[in-house]
Amino acid sequence: MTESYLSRIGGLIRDARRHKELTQAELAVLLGTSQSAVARIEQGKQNLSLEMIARIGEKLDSEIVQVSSGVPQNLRIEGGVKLSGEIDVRTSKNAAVALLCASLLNKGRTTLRNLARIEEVNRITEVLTSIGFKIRWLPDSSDLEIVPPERIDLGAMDETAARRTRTIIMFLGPLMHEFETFELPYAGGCDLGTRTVEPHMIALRHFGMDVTATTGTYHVSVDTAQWPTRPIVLTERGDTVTENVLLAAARHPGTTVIRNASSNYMVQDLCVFLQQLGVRIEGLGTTTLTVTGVEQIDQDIEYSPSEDPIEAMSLLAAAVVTGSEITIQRVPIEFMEIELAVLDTMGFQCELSPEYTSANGHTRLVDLRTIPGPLKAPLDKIHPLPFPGLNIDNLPFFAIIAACAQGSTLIHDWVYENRAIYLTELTTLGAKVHLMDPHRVMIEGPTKWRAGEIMCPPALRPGGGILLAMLAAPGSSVLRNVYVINRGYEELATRLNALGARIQTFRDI
Ligand SMILES: CC(=O)N[C@H]1[C@@H](OP(=O)(O)OP(=O)(O)OC[C@H]2O[C@@H](n3ccc(=O)[nH]c3=O)[C@H](O)[C@@H]2O)O[C@H](CO)[C@@H](O)[C@@H]1O
Ligand SMILES: C=C(OP(=O)(O)O)C(=O)O
Repeated sequence: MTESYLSRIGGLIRDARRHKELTQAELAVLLGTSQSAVARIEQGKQNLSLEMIARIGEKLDSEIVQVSSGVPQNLRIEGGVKLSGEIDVRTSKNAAVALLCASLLNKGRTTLRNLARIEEVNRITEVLTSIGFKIRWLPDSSDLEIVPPERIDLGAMDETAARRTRTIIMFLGPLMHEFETFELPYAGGCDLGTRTVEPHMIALRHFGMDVTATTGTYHVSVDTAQWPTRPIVLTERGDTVTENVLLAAARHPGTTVIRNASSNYMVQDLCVFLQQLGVRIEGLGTTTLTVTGVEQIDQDIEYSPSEDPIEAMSLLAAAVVTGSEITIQRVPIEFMEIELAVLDTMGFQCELSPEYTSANGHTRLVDLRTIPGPLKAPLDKIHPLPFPGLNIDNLPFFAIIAACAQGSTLIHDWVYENRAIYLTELTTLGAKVHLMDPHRVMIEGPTKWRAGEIMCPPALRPGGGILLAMLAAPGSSVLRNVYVINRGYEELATRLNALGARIQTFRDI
């Protein structure tokens, strides 16, 4: 970089730092560098990598010095290294997005404590900010404060951000209380094949909502005189559809009964949050939820979502593929029990601490110490079910674990049309993965992992699984364009590095 360019960037960094009311020394702590290095950066006397600029932008929450998100982030992994130490499971992406949508119901201030700082959260905060919400990360924390506007301006919505996430569909439930007609862009998210939103539409019709879809936009009208007169039976026990109906029912002053409801982790978090806002919900943790809403919600509320079972499973898989002993702290055990039971049949061993409670006051947590040892393929196929069942999002992690086990494992992803296909990328790293049809893969282990270069598939969990397999492969692997992983994991590379992994982030110019 030329000197004038460096000093311009230095000036921008200084301004953004002052705006955040940080001293040079405080910024240095956030960046893991010295105060004198920050001083040199601000004076334009320090050469800066794009990675460092991106990091500074992140710490200062400043668009000015953020490297354009159009520049893909890649990872270089020096694999074949054992991991050791302790790591905390962060709070879940899927509860975070549901709670962000729930903040649309509240006229008061919502503070979400210890939220994962992930791209999916960034996209929803961009959408909420664009329609008038005042949102900020509280200093020195991962607490997000959300203050609603007097009037939501849907016309100003940041459509680019909205289209990058499936969560936008969960604006339907809350917004029906604000507008009789409105429009929303189509939901995005992981590319997992056709992913219907029909169950949402069918369920919300009970609240007088009618949705027509034309060229990328949902046109919504709400007949405010219509309310559920009989139980809403969901056509699928889906997580986000259950949440959407909960969000609609939360401000309906009558009683709504939801049958075939998901009782998965993110739904439970949303229920506990809504209960704290005065919504009466019976049946938490079951498939029948009885909700008595309140017409107006105007309350300053603080809430801490629970830890992410999928991240817990990912970290467990990291330990297995690298043959490492690590302690995974804050594992939401209720949502890992079936996974652990299946792993037990494969010979996986671990030690669990006594249970303790998550900051949401509800979810049961344990610390889990992995004990390395040989694994064998399970006798039965591995297939997911709605909770309580083996979580669909954990299949890619079972795939890499199966690749380490002796024998053949059949993995059946009946849910998503595309996700199993992405697992064939593991063959580049030496795994024997046979695609039997778009939903089933047969994996033969054990694998002699080898390093390779892979373009990250456009799906979070398969992408995460490939990254973890690279940890096992001796030599230098490259995983390109990892935005999709950053959608759901906070600083995964940095946190794995704290366990001894060697992952470097770099960007294409
Ligand atoms: C933001 C969020 O919370 N995302 C999760 C949520 O997405 P979400 O709730 O949006 O999941 P979908 O509604 O897309 O359901 C996933 C797939 O399962 C099928 N299906 C689901 C339930 C059922 O009883 N029968 C059935 O066939 C659907 O048709 C669809 O193909 O749940 C998915 C399935 O657990 C997870 O992968 C996502 O991480
Ligand atoms: C499929 C997932 O996410 P989303 O529903 O946000 O696409 C996931 O979390 O694995």
